[in-house]
Amino acid sequence: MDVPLLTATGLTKRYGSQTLFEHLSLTLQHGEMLALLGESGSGKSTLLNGLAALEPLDRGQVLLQGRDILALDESGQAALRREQLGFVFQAFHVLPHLTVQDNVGLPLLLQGRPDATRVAEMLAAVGLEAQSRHLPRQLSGGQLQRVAIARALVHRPVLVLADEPTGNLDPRHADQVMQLLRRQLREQQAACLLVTHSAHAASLADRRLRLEGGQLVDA
Ligand SMILES: Nc1ncnc2c1ncn2[C@@H]1O[C@H](COP(=O)(O)OP(=O)(O)OP(=O)(O)O)[C@@H](O)[C@H]1O
Repeated sequence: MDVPLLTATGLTKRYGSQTLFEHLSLTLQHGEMLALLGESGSGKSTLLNGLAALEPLDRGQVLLQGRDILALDESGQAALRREQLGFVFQAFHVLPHLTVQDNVGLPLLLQGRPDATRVAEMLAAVGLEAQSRHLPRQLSGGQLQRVAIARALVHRPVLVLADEPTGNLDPRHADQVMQLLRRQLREQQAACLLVTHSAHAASLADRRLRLEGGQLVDA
């Protein structure tokens, strides 16, 4: 069997006396889209952030292509996130003073390899060519979400961590985003962990798990 892209083991997170999850294990294969379901407050976002070392976990190991993310120092973690991860979070973090195209191009710029052709390709893929020079305040919520998705994928990350990426979108644009994610996984042999409350989005994933009572169960 292929070596998984991501292997997480023994993940434990507590807030005070509340145990959010304990000894969780998770693997993601190259090319795989895994939907993570669960009630509000069950800890999905915390798990997603924990995998990327954006939030400290109490215990656990996260291997991304054999590299132990949680064992890296902060600058090593930042470099790994910049180069290998793509994030789509509920709060968009679209920078208000940058145009749409500059927001989308930012991950490439931060890596010292600006690429206007790739940015244009991503804007076309999310249907925002006409808005490329607009500022975020001129966009609707759904358009902003598509900017965030284009930016999350522009640098061809091997792991995409997506928290409700279609939450704000009408069905047509939600499908467009899911197709774009799929294409990314196929082209890069990347993987995606998709937190969603949408039954439709979950149905498009390869596998579904539910975070329930601090454990991952098949959904
Ligand atoms: N910094 C914190 N301190 C204490 N408790 C926290 C903290 N951050 C999150 N929690 C708690 O952890 C639990 C899980 O939160 P989390 O955001 O991971 O849930 P979720 O499953 O992603 O929910 P949703 O579907 O609503 O986004 C919640 O009960 C929340 O109150």
